[in-house]
Amino acid sequence: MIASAEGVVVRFGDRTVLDDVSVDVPAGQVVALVGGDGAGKSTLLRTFVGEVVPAGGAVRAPAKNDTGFLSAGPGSWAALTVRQNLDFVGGIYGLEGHELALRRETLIDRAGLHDAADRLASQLSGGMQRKLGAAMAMLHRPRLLILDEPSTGVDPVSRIDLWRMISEAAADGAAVLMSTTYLDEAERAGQLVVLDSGRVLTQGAYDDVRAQFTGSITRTSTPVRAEWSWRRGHERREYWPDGHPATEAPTVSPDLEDIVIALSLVRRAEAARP
Ligand SMILES: Nc1ncnc2c1ncn2[C@@H]1O[C@H](COP(=O)(O)OP(=O)(O)OP(=O)(O)O)[C@@H](O)[C@H]1O
Repeated sequence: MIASAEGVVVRFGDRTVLDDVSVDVPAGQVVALVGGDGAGKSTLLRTFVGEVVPAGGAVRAPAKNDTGFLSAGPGSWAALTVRQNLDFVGGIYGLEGHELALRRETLIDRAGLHDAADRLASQLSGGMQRKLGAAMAMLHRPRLLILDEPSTGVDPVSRIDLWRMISEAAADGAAVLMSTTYLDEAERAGQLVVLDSGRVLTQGAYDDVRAQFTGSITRTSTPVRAEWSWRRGHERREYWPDGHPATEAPTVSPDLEDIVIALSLVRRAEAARP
């Protein structure tokens, strides 16, 4: 295992932001961390790079020079061009000459940034900046790659470029831990970790997550219990935790979005219980 978190607890003041979170990040795998705003994704990623120190549990990760990190922030220097940003990071990790130039140009190509290579980072679109930041994080071929929402703000076509870059880093042997708010994208990762209010709702390969999910979900325009229903497209879904819908509405085969919402409704109901 390249990196792992075991029973990690993080508190900010008297708020528990991560509660007993365990994650393994094996070599050659992409582990996707999903969860809504404030779920604790950034905080967990930051424990792997030492920016947040857990109050409990343990985090194992390679040394700093063997880790690549794209933070939730800009991820590049605004006053440098795309090439200069990559050269600067390469210099920090001791890459130089032909090796650096080759790696830099390969990543510029992969990121679809060829036409913008001599543009200042401040003049890139938000999506281009995320791609540059991801390229900078993986430039030195770290054993552990931590990416905080690399695809947020990236258009659907460019997201394909980004996924190819991330998959290639994993195929090269890197352990990748990345957060995303796009559930369709997370379904494609080898492993998933679903966080909700600092706790793991479910984790494993997508097939395992689906297999572990119990209960039934129906498709309807008129839910029986509004508090157990949510909108999907033009209709609503309704969750029946015991697997016995009290309705004639047809059941659906749940995708990750359905599973995440259904499990978070259970969590909310448990939290509201006196
Ligand atoms: N330095 C801090 N001090 C106090 N509270 C913090 C700090 N950093 C994060 N938090 C709180 O911890 C919780 C988790 O935040 P975190 O940024 O990890 O969530 P997230 O899942 O990454 O969400 P988002 O996608 O909105 O960034 C939030 O409620 C946030 O307000």
